[in-house]
Amino acid sequence: MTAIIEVESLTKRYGSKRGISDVSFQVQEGEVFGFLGPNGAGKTTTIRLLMALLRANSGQARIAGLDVWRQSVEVKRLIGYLPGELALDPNLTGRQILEYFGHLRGGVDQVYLKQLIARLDFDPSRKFRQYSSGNKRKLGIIQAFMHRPRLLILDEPTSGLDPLNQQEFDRMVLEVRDDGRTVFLSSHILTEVEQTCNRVAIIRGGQLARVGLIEELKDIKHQEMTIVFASAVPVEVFKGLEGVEQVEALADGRTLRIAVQGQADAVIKEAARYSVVSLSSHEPSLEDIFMRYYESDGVAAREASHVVH
Ligand SMILES: Nc1ncnc2c1ncn2[C@@H]1O[C@H](COP(=O)(O)OP(=O)(O)OP(=O)(O)O)[C@@H](O)[C@H]1O
Repeated sequence: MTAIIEVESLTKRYGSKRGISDVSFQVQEGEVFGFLGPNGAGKTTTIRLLMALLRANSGQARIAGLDVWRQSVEVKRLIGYLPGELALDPNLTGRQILEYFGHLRGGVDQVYLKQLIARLDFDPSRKFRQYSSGNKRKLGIIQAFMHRPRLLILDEPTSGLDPLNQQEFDRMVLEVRDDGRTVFLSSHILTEVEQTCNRVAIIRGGQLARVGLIEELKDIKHQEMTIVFASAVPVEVFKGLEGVEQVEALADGRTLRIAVQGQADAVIKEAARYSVVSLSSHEPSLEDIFMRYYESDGVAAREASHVVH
């Protein structure tokens, strides 16, 4: 495999404020690479440096062997880019905007474009200013995909999309990968990148904390489950199960709150031995994961110094 994105010691300061510091990673051609980090971590800054919308203070980045700053015109021809926020003429319709981007790219396959519009259930007849944030995201995704670029760089592509559209988006990303093309996408939600990415980099406080295969990041996967049983269950049994970090029994005696690291399999199988009234699970935000599960015992600090390539 060859690297399509090569980032070396990239640093960007905003005056005295930090943007990113000494960030290095590589993305191989044909992979779906997730760039994961809490809000303010430096994801957008990194992406804007790749797109030559910002100039680095030091370090360098290459795409397909080309310097992103000095050869930015050639680089941009290879890319479909979805910015974090789309700022477009509010009076143009979705269709006019897509036509405009299509012309810029020397024409696009109209059949593929129509398919993308249908798959995301996007109405191109409305004016940009009338679109909700979810519809703006759809328009941005369509324009990034429509010319079948060799590399897609997508800044938080699924924020604001409903679950059905998100699933369709995941399928579109996997099709791009099956086509041998590359996707680089940022997110602040672990489960979002799990569906599609084979490798992930985690950025935090402007610095790369980890780079690894998605399977290697099991330790950062946490979920908080609430299970209501028809009658009281033995709490101790749940405490000893694989992956269970904490069990809290509510005063009614039938409700358990269980914090799980990694897979919930053991908990679900044990719960199924009793009569379950309801089960809900939510994934804590990356901020919460870092604060609750790492900060207290200094694991985060150790991880920050342990970058796996
Ligand atoms: N134009 C700017 N001027 C000053 N500081 C900035 C500017 N843009 C970003 N920053 C700072 O740089 C850091 C990284 O921000 P960045 O937008 O890259 O993070 P992010 O991971 O994309 O977060 P989000 O998900 O909130 O967009 C933050 O501390 C932010 O306040």
